[in-house]
Amino acid sequence: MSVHIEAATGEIAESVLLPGDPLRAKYIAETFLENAVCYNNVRGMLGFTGTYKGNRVSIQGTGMGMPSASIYIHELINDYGAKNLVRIGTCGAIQQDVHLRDVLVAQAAATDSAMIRNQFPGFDFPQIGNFELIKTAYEIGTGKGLELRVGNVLSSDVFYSENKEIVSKLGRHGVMAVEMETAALYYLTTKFNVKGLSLLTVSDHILTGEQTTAHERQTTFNDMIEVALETVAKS
Ligand SMILES: O=P(O)(O)O[C@H]1O[C@H](CO)[C@@H](O)[C@H]1O
Ligand SMILES: O=c1cc[nH]c(=O)[nH]1
Repeated sequence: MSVHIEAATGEIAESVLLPGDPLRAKYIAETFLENAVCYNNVRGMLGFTGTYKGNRVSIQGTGMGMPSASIYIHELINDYGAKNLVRIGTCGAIQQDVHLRDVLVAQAAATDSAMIRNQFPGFDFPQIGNFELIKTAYEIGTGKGLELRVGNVLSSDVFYSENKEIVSKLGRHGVMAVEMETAALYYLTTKFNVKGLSLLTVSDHILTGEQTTAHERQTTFNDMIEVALETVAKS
C-alpha cells in the first residue's frame, strides 16, 4: 500500500484511467469492466481493477486540481508501476467552435500553476502528452466516427477564475478548453518516463454559458471512456 492508496502490490494494472470524480470511476468499472474489484476506498477516492475486452485495466479517481491528482499519479507510477496513465476528464470550452460534448485530445497543456514553474526557475517547461497514446487515441476515435479535436488545453488552479480576459486570450491563442489536472499528469509522466494522455469531454461552455448536469457528467461521457479503454488496450 502507498500513503493514499490501500491496494496491495499487483492489484493495480499497468494501464490506469484517471477521472477526477471517484463516482465516475465506479460508473466506468460497473458499466465497462468485467470482474471489477474495488482496491481503494481511502478518502473515498475509489479505484477499481478489472478487464476490458480481456485487457487488464484500472480506474482511479484523482480528485480535483493538480495537487490532488499529483499525489495519485505519483503513487500509481512509483508504488504500483503504472505505465500508461490516461486522464478522462471534463472541461469548459473557451473557443466558439468547440462545442458541448465534443471530445478533446490534449496534445499539450498550458498552466497558471506554479507547481511546475517552481521546479525550473526561469524556464517554461512544456507539458506534452505521449505521442504514441495521442496517435492511437486519435485513430480509434476517428475510426468510431468521432470528430476529435487535438490541441492545447489550459490546466488551471482556479475553477472560479477572476482572470476571464486572460482565459479568453488563451482561447484566441488556440487553447481549446480549461480544466484542472492535465499539466500535472504530463509533467509527472514525462518526469518518470511513462506514457500520459488526457482526453476531455466538454461539460460546459465558458463563452456561451451552456452546461451539462452533474448526472450527465457522471454517466454520459461514454465516447471518451471507450476511446480511452481501447487506447490502453493497444498500448
Ligand atoms: O471532471 P473532472 O475529471 O474532475 O475534471 C474537471 O472537473 C473538475 C471541476 O469541476 C476539475 O477536476 C476539472 O479538471
Ligand atoms: O475545470 C473545469 C472543468 C469544467 N469546466 C470548467 O469551466 N472548468
